[in-house]
Amino acid sequence: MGGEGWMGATGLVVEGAGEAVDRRRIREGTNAYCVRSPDGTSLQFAMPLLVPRPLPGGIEPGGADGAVWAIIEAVKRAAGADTRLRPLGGLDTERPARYAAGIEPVTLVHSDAAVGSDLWKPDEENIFLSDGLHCTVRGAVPYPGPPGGGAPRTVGEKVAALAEGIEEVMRRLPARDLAAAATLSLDQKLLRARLPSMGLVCFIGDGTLPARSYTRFRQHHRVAGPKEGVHIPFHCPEEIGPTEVELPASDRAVTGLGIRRREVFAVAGSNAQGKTTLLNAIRAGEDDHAAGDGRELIVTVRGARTAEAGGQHLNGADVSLFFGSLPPGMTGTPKAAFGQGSGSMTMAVQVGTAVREEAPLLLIDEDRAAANLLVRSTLQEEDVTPLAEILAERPEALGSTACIVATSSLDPLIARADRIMVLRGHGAGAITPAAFRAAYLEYLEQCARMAKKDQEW
Ligand SMILES: Nc1ncnc2c1ncn2[C@@H]1O[C@H](COP(=O)(O)OP(=O)(O)OP(=O)(O)O)[C@@H](O)[C@H]1O
Repeated sequence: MGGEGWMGATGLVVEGAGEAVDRRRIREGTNAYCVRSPDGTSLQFAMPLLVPRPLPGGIEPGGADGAVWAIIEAVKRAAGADTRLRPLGGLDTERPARYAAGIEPVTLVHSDAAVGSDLWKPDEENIFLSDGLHCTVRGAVPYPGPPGGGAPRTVGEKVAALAEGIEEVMRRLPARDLAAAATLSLDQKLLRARLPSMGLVCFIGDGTLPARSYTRFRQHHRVAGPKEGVHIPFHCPEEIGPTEVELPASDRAVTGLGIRRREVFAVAGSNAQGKTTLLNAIRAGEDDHAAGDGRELIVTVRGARTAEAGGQHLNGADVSLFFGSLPPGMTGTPKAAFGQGSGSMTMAVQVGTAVREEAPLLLIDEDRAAANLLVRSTLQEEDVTPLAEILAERPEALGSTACIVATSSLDPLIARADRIMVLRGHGAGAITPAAFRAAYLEYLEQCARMAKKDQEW
């Protein structure tokens, strides 16, 4: 970094920017740098700023990240029309598409997961403290020439102007908008903290829009924005027992689906009905979302795990929940297996670890699972007990972990669920476990009749 000596000139830029730079938070090369772009036409920079404007009165500090989000997004929206803010998207450079991440809209307010780290959003670099808004700006300006001469001062002045532009956007933003964004964020945090005392691990509010639209900069579902076009909102079916919860900060009640501690919950339905989408949204419920994201009323306790087929090397891994003995090629015992794990063994390790470590929630999606760890096949050896049989014979084996399985074809597993939600046309319906088992039995009898017929031929 620092081609043409620009790295060493960061200090000169800081000088040129005057009071705007948050000098105490400078981490040279990480959040403070100037570097010439590979094609030589622009200068990319990052700089921590302090905008000494306090959070308006009446805003709960616990939801301050929501207010930071509202400010950042307002700044991004203003960037096109305000010359001071244009460097954020490199809008005056020859290749603005390269820097567009700086003004890409984001609806994620907080995530513990490392998603969207190249996007501008509330995080430890963009935060309200008692002395004002601390934010790290990244952007690009047309290459001003080598660091000798007045170029650093020019860039420094642009950084100072940026801070001024941000301050002005903050000043113009109605305090009630900041308060609403903060309250929404706080609602999600407080509800998440309350879920365990309500016996829940997840709440999916009615009206939730779970599907995502992916962009060049938002390729992961946790940071992606809502699907555009037809988007069917989630509504908890009556038959499944909607729950009402209080949103603590805004003091209003909302209804939706509560996933209970220890329960096995099936998200069933035919192909492409939205099962994976809903599972992803449940996982994303560990994050806090802004208004318009569509997932602001999905709240999941932290620590959910997923289990999927893999192929990892096992080094003393415990697969004993499913395997009574080890297949050829592996050494050790089911409680401490060594060797290259198969798809199902890797998944067995993940399920076993989640249960042993008392993860509150385990998510299993048929699309990514080892089916032979979930249901039995005719050829399966007795030494493997698939999940459907574990749930039938000793459901306590999952301990305190709730389990959500998304599946359309694994009937024996759906039959073991405590509650079964059925997605149709992206909308939620339900079937009682008793009705499902009766339909499944009928199907098995029909299969048996057909098999007998085949034998008679
Ligand atoms: N509520 C919704 N409203 C509109 N579109 C949706 C909704 N939920 C999901 N979709 C869209 O439907 C498509 C299929 O969704 P998804 O992959 O989640 O289905 P699935 O049931 O898991 O499919 P499969 O069984 O084939 O794995 C995706 O394009 C997704 O964006």
